[in-house]
Amino acid sequence: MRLTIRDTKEQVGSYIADYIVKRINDFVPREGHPNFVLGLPTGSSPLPVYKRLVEAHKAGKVSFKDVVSFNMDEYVGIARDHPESYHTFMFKNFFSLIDINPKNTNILDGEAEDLYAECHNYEAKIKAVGGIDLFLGGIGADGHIAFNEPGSSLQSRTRIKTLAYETIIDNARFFNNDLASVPRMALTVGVATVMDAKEVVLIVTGQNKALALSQMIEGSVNHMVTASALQTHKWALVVCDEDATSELRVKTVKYFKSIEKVQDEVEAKYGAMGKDKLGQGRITAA
Ligand SMILES: N[C@@H]1[C@@H](O)[C@H](O)[C@@H](COP(=O)(O)O)O[C@@H]1O
Repeated sequence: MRLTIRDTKEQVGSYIADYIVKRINDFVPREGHPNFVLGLPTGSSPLPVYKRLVEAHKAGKVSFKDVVSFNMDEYVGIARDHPESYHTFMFKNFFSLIDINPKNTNILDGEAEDLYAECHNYEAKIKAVGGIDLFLGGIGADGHIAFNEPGSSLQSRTRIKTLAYETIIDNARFFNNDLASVPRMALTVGVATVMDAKEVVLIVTGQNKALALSQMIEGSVNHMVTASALQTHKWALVVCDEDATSELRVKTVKYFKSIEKVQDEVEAKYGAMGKDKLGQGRITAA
């Protein structure tokens, strides 16, 4: 796993958006995998990423025409057109502002008659397009990824989840601070669904994520902090702001800053020669 630290959440957004633009533009279609497949999160942390991706699109630097997307999760118990549904969030903040084909956007349907079938079919759909190339994610204050709350199996797949009380409290800000109107359940991709992606990029910004960040980076792989599973992913990148580093050891912060510097120097010196096996221009694997 690599950790990249930027001063502000806006800089984190720019860094990740540039990274995604490069991946999309470098993608080479192949048999059984004709489209770049992007996993996407909701929440406040990805907003600067989406803003910057929209700007890049408007500037003609990237097209999403051939991108297929899969969102991480969706609430159960609120309508798709509810202002706080993840469907609404995605179309309002991203999909309606870029040239993605709405038919290529996949979001779990929390209103499906058969929620089990919905989850099962979602996994099958991901498989059918050749798997996810890059899964972008955020992190909950309790260290969860998608809606994989503490205690979720690290082998879990897309399924129905009951939300942790801490998550319900956290999300109340989107529901006029009325706990009673926050959905209690969600459909979510599993930890293993995220781990199957070729690459995972995690956004961690703000002081309220500092403890979760230190647990996932410095703690053990642990089902109580489901994002810690990324320690065992071959290609995981965490991008955080300075505020989120406040619970990390000084030594950890210095270490990751120093390897980024070395990486930049090596890339400047060897350029394309340093291309890794994925051909993605990163020399040091996670
Ligand atoms: N299911 C979402 C997660 O995918 C997201 O990472 C988390 C943090 O959201 P925020 O970025 O608003 O802090 O919120 C919810 O729990």
